[in-house]
Order: sequence, then structure tokens, then C-alpha cells
Amino acid sequence: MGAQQEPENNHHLVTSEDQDHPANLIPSLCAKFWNLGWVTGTGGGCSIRDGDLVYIAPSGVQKELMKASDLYVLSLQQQQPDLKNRTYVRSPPHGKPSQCTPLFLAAFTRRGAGCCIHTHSQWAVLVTLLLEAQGSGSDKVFEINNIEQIKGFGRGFQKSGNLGYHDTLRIPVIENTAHEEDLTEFLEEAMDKHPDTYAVLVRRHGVYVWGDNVHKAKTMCESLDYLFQLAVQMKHLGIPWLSDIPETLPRAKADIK
Ligand SMILES: CSC[C@@H](O)[C@@H](O)C(=O)COP(=O)(O)O
Ligand SMILES: [Zn+2]
Repeated sequence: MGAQQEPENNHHLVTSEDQDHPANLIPSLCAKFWNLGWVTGTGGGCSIRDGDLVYIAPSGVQKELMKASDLYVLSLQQQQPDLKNRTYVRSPPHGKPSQCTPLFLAAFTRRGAGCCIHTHSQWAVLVTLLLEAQGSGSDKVFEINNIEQIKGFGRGFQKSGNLGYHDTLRIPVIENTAHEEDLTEFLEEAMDKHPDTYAVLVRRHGVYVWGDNVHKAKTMCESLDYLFQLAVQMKHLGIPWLSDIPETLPRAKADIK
């Protein structure tokens, strides 16, 4: 899908002294993600939506070395309704926008997300491999409960609050495709089937995680990676991901009248 450039290249959209400006945040977040093994060897990435504008990294570049001036900017309003043949209000002189663009756009348009992160974390890939080895339908959803870090997740789309300790976190898994863009219809299908999910695993590939804003997308992505790593070690030790722990926790003082 070629990037059709607007006649006027709005460089000012990626020029700011503010470290929290999306054009500065994407490179700084990707540099952090590279240290976590999330965006190794040009794989993975991150996109931010600020109102109508979506900031996108270039394709096939070392994501940890990106600069604000390398970024593409797209206006959601200016796209065709099907979001194909995308036009950009700002493009760098060379290259192409990330192949993950239609997947990021799915999170922005279907979930109103403000940020979407794609990682190639080995923990995410290993979880999909373990589910695949388990087979018989269970390989389509990763499920885990009774782990404190689950509380790092929102309850779901347009719902307030977070999951509780005893809730089960469910992350759907889709099959990988030869080209990243071809994942889009399967990601959208998974979003429809699991309306409350904030993430979708891609078999033998990685994970997409989104949130209302950068803070939420980042903390959920970190929580997930923690849980994926834990899940791999639990499997290694023969401990199941789902457990039936009764509510035996001591009640908070405020609850005791
Ligand atoms: C190591 S190549 C990985 C790509 O094919 C893809 O999976 C990816 O995550 C990044 O695509 P990109 O177009 O560079 O943003
Ligand atoms: Zn990828």
C-alpha cells in the first residue's frame, strides 16, 4: 500500500520541544522497548493517536534509532472510509510507513485507543507456541487468573475500573500471515469476538496491545509481558495458568463493620 504524499509536507507536526509530544514519544518509547527485546531487528513498533492525527513509524527501520523527523502523520478524517489507499499529511522524504499501520488504525478507529504497541517479545511468541502444542481449540485464547499483575488491566471497552485478582484475563490468539497487513481482518475479527480485550496475540509472531492513552497501553503491555514470562515459567514447572483459589483473602479493614 503506497503512501500518497500531500503536496504540503507539514514538518511542524513532528517538531516540538515537548518530550510528551507523540512525535518525540514514539522514538523514546521504542528505544525503551528495544531494551526489553520488544522491537528487535526492526520488528514491532508503536503508534500514537492525538485527536484526529495518527503518528506512525517508518517500515523496516531500527525502531530504537528512529527520530521524530522520520515519522509519518495521518489524519483519520481525511481517509477513505475503508482506510485503504491511505494518504498522509506528513511524510519523511524516503521510505514507507510501517506495515503495522492498518492494525494500529483498527485499535484507534474500533476502540478509540490513543496508543497501540506491537511487540515481538519472545515471551509472547512462546505463549502462542505453548498454546499451539496444547492444541484442541485452547490454542485460540490465552487465559490466566489469580495473579496480582492481572489487576494492571482495564475491565474492557467503555467499562470503568480494572480486572480484580480473581478475574480471568483472556487474550485471543490469531494465526500469523505472510504479510503484516493481512493480519488486519483477523485482528478485527478477534476484537469483535472479544469486545473487552486490550490485546491480541499473533501466533509465532508477537502481540498487539492498545489503551486509551500511552500510559495505559504501556502499562498493560508491560503487565502482559510479565504474565507471558510468568506463564512460560509456570508451564515449565508444571503449574497450571488457571487455578481455583477460593476467596480466602483477609477482608480489608474498611469492609469490617
Ligand atoms: C523483522 S521484520 C518484522 C515485520 O515484518 C513486522 O512484523 C513488524 O512488526 C514491523 O514492521 P514495520 O513495517 O517495520 O513496522
Ligand atoms: Zn510484527
